Amino acid sequence: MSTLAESYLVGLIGDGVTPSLTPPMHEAEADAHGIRYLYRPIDLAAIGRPGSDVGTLLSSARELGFNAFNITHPCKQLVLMHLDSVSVDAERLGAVNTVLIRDGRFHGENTDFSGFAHALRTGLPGVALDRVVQLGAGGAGAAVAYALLASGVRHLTLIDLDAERTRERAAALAALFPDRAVVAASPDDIGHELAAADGLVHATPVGMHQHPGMPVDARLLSPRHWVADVVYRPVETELVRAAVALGCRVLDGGHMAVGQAVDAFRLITGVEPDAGRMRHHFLDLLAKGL
Ligand SMILES: NC(=O)C1=CN([C@@H]2O[C@H](COP(=O)(O)OP(=O)(O)OC[C@H]3O[C@@H](n4cnc5c(N)ncnc54)[C@H](O)[C@@H]3O)[C@@H](O)[C@H]2O)C=CC1
Ligand SMILES: O=C1C[C@@](O)(C(=O)O)C[C@@H](O)[C@@H]1O
Repeated sequence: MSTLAESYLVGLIGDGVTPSLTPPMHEAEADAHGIRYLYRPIDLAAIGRPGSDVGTLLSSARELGFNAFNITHPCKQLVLMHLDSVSVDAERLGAVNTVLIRDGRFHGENTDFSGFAHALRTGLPGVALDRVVQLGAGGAGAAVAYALLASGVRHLTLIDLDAERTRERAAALAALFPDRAVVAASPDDIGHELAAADGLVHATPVGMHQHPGMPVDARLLSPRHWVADVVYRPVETELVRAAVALGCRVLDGGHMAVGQAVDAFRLITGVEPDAGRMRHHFLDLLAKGL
């Protein structure tokens, strides 16, 4: 028999999370440390529950002895009202993807932002952060933009097909980082914006297996740009391939996917995970078509 103190029972709550690679990433890392750790996807689509049930699910899970959760679409904002405490960054960002259950209380964190910030620091060390163009201002884009500003980006241009969403996101981020410039631009302005930028961050679904293609004309990129993608199925997107071919410094989307898991594993267990081993395992799972 194992108790709360001797083992970990963790879940991922979200829509369509059954194929997620986060549960096997955590479990394999725990195995390597000799930690008893079970991590189950709790797929809202499969159990026929709406995102608004996240609070009820968390309360039941607390009674059933769960230690922690990752939370994803559509619950990253919905979960906030059910938490007893939230980290400063998750509160500012208005999104939680990790919930720790300690002494019967729910504490929220955001490892999407911290995972991307870590990936940027370690995967693209020393890159210029004066001006960055970010394509995509949705869920992943919000965490990435926050991470860019928290990492020192001085001028961030957000571009998204949804002009209203872009304007709202830019205004919210500008209020959080008053000493930086955060501006919304139209997709037509991307050439002009990239001409003055140090880096491009891509956070739209373009380039995924289901949405193949290039999110930006490769002729607008030059070797002095660094390029970060968040798409990781496939890990080598058309954008990543084109940027590598041009000689740009490149961060693939797998770094953020692994980064959020590394930070969540550390928060849940208090044990320092081996980030390199977790990335190897993640790439193995992708290579197996999982
Ligand atoms: N590496 C990681 O850990 C993660 C990666 N992702 C990736 O990020 C992608 C985006 O996910 P979410 O932000 O959750 O989706 P979302 O639907 O919340 O946001 C996507 C945004 O992209 C915009 N968009 C779509 N096509 C565009 C185009 N051609 N040009 C400009 N804007 C465009 C949409 O208007 C929308 O605002 C996913 O497809 C997934 O591949 C998502 C979560 C985590
Ligand atoms: O959004 C995501 C992606 C994720 O849901 C996954 O399936 O890997 C895991 C979450 O922790 C993270 O915030």
